[in-house]
This record gives sequence, C-alpha cells and structure tokens, in this order.
Amino acid sequence: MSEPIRVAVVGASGRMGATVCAAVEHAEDMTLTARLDVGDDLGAVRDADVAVDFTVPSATEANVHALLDAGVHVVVGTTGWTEESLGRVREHLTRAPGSGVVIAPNFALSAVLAMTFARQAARYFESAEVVELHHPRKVDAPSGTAVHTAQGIAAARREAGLGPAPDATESQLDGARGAVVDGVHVHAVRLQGLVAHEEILLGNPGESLTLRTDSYDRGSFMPGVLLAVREVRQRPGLTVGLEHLLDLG
Ligand SMILES: NC(=O)c1ccc[n+]([C@@H]2O[C@H](COP(=O)([O-])OP(=O)(O)OC[C@H]3O[C@@H](n4cnc5c(N)ncnc54)[C@H](O)[C@@H]3O)[C@@H](O)[C@H]2O)c1
Ligand SMILES: O=C(O)C1=N[C@H](C(=O)O)CCC1
Repeated sequence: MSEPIRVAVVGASGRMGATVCAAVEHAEDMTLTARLDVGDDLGAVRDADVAVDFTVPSATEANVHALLDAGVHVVVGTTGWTEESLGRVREHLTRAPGSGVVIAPNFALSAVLAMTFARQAARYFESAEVVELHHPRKVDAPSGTAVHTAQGIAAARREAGLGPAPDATESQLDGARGAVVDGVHVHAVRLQGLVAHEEILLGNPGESLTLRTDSYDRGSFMPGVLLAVREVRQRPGLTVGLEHLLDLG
C-alpha cells in the first residue's frame, strides 16, 4: 500500500473541522498530522500533504494564502468566496505551480446533484428562485451553496437568452423578496433543528419543478471532503465546486 496522505485540519475545533478530523482518522489511506484552530501557527501544516479549511468567511482567504506559502495543497469548505477573492488565489497559484486548491461550497452528493440538475433545468423555465434553510448558528447568509446554485441558474438562463423572471412586485417590506444573486432571488431561513437544506423552485405557466436537498447530519459532507483530499494533489490550480471531481461540471 502507498504512503498515507498526511492531512492537517484548520478550524479543527468547529462543527465541520471536528467531523473532518474524525473522518480522516477513520480513513485507511490518510493520517491526521495537525488540528489547528484560531490563534495557532499555520506553519504547523508543513508536515502535511493537504490542509483542509473549515473556518469562517472572514478568515478563509488569508488561510489559503498562508497554506499555499507553507507548501501544501488545500481543500476548502468555508463559504464567503467572491470572484475577487477567487481571483487572488488563482494569481497566487501562478507562483506555486503544481499546487492545487479545491474550494467547494457544498461537499454533499445530494447538494452537488441538485445544483447540477438545477443548471440543466433552468433554461426551460420562466421563473427560478432558491430557498436555503440552515441551523441558527450559521454566521453567513445566503449560504455559499445558494449563491453557487443561483450563479449556475443565472449562467444557464443567460446562455438560453432568457430575460428576467416575471415579477410584478411594486412595493415590499425590506428583504421580503430575498437577496438577488445574479438576478436570481435567494431566500434564507434559520431554524432550530435544521442542519443544511435547499429548495430550488422552477416555474412555468401551469407547472413547477422543485428540487430539494437535505443534509440531516454533517457526515453527509465527509465522502466529498475525502474525495477532494485524494484528488487535489493531481489537480494543480484552482477548482471551484465538487461537480468537477464527479465529472458533472
Ligand atoms: N462546503 C461544505 O460542504 C460545508 C458544509 C458545512 C459547513 N460549511 C462551511 O464551513 C464553515 C465552517 O462551518 P462550521 O459549522 O464548522 O463553523 P464553526 O463555527 O463550528 O467552526 C469554525 C471554526 O473555525 C475556527 N476559526 C475561526 N477563525 C479561524 C482562523 N483564522 N484560523 C483557524 N481557525 C479559525 C473557529 O474557532 C471554529 O472552531 C462555514 O463557512 C460553513 O458555511 C461548508
Ligand atoms: O452549516 C453550514 O454553515 C453550511 N454551510 C455551507 C453553505 O453555506 O452552503 C454548506 C451547507 C452547510
């Protein structure tokens, strides 16, 4: 058997970080070399092949730059990425040839498939809106998954030459129609008892299609995280979205 992949986890004390540490420890082809959290020196990842970041949107970009400087490949589940911050990582990677970074807003298979199906279906519907529903300890809204979903729908609508979805709203309470991501309305629910859920609503006169994904447990994200840890070393440059590792992109 080949040498185990050495993995460091950043954000290791958090809900996702702790779950990733346990998953890595149970994976026969991996060994956990470092559990790091806020205030720890990220230079400690130097013994690792791959670092996994599940931290907070305000810290993740700086972490990725520091991890690349430390010479490791990086898998990121933290949300909050923008075209600008992704661009800065791409630029950094030009100075770190051979290094790979995989950033995915959602590592659950059901969510990745729902986003893929939504992109495929979007061109056939006049209307599309996204509703994301999460646990109340989540710090960002809308979810990274909902932003990625809306961007995929918007790209498909543009390619199909569709204009704005019909909407006669003239007056509204602030926020009643949600946030608008690339022209797609996105609504965020925070509810005790939930983990991570999303509904994608597509409508035509007389019919609608609803796609729904539910993560009831953080274990649902682990096969995708471990897949990214295994693949990132063979994928130099920046990959955004797990769909590309599943041949769905
Ligand atoms: N991609 C996915 O599949 C997926 C799934 C679940 C959550 N998430 C995202 O992952 C992120 C973390 O979610 P969570 O529920 O685990 O949050 P959490 O609050 O439970 O954990 C975050 C951890 O990061 C630590 N941290 C903060 N700043 C840090 C820094 N500068 N360096 C190192 N550690 C730092 C915190 O101390 C905490 O332990 C969020 O952005 C969330 O949206 C993504
Ligand atoms: O629990 C969270 O926080 C989640 N964040 C990601 C998002 O914002 O899309 C993925 C789902 C869980």
